Amino acid sequence: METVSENRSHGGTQGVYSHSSGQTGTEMTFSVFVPDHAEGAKLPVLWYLSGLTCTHANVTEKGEYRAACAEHGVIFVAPDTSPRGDDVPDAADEYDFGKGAGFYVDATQQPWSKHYRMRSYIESELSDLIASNFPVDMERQGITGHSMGGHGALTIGLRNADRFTSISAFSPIVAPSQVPWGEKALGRYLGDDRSAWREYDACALIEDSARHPNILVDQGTADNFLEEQLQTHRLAEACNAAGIDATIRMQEGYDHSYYFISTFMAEHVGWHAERLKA
Ligand SMILES: N[C@@H](CCC(=O)N[C@@H](CS)C(=O)NCC(=O)O)C(=O)O
Repeated sequence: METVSENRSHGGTQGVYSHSSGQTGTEMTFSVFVPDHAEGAKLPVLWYLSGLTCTHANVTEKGEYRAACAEHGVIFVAPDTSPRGDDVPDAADEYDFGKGAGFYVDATQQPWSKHYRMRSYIESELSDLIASNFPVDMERQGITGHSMGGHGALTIGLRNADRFTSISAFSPIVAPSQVPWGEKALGRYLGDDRSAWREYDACALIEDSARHPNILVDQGTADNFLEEQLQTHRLAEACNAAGIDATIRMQEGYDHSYYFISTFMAEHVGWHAERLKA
């Protein structure tokens, strides 16, 4: 692991690091904020998965999580959203597929399957790297994310409910199998057999009996993507049908941007911290 940069901020260290990933076969960059802590202490960790077109940098620069993480003593990890580099196949001129749009899946279809392994990258490889290199208590993990990353947080959290104590999301894609962004990505990464998509669809996972006791979602009512791509009501319906007591809030007048995310970020960090007993 290489240090790209480290800056003191809000009583902690905001770092950016890179490493050679065996899963993606590429160099990967991520950011980690570590609040000051007693020597030898292990802190809970909150994972933040980003949306389409993002790298680690969007939330690191615009997410406004550091003050809350320092207050609650929570480590914040922000991975990239896809493999990168000249060897990685991409879809020219498509912002919603290829680089910047890994959708947190392990692709099974050519030519994507070689590098697009973001599920295993996040669930296994980066987790191991974080556990080995930062003062994290891996018994206390929460996961959150935005849009495509909200989909990542919900699906990874639901599939690994024993590992992630708390799941939250900002404007998540809740049912990718039912909307254009998801149909394009899952169809190309995973192929035409829609049964293979279900483990990458939060609503389908719940229908297929995944359960989680701690889910918080915030969604802006003025989000341009709400009607066509996000369809928050589907998650509310799936949770109701399954008897899951999720908190799903529509936030009046907020859009899809980091102005929205940063408004509610401290509340999400505090909500996770309470459940992780930070
Ligand atoms: N028009 C947007 C569509 C994609 C988009 O809204 N991406 C969201 C996540 S789904 C985002 O976080 N963009 C980067 C940013 O706002 O910093 C773009 O091309 O960037």
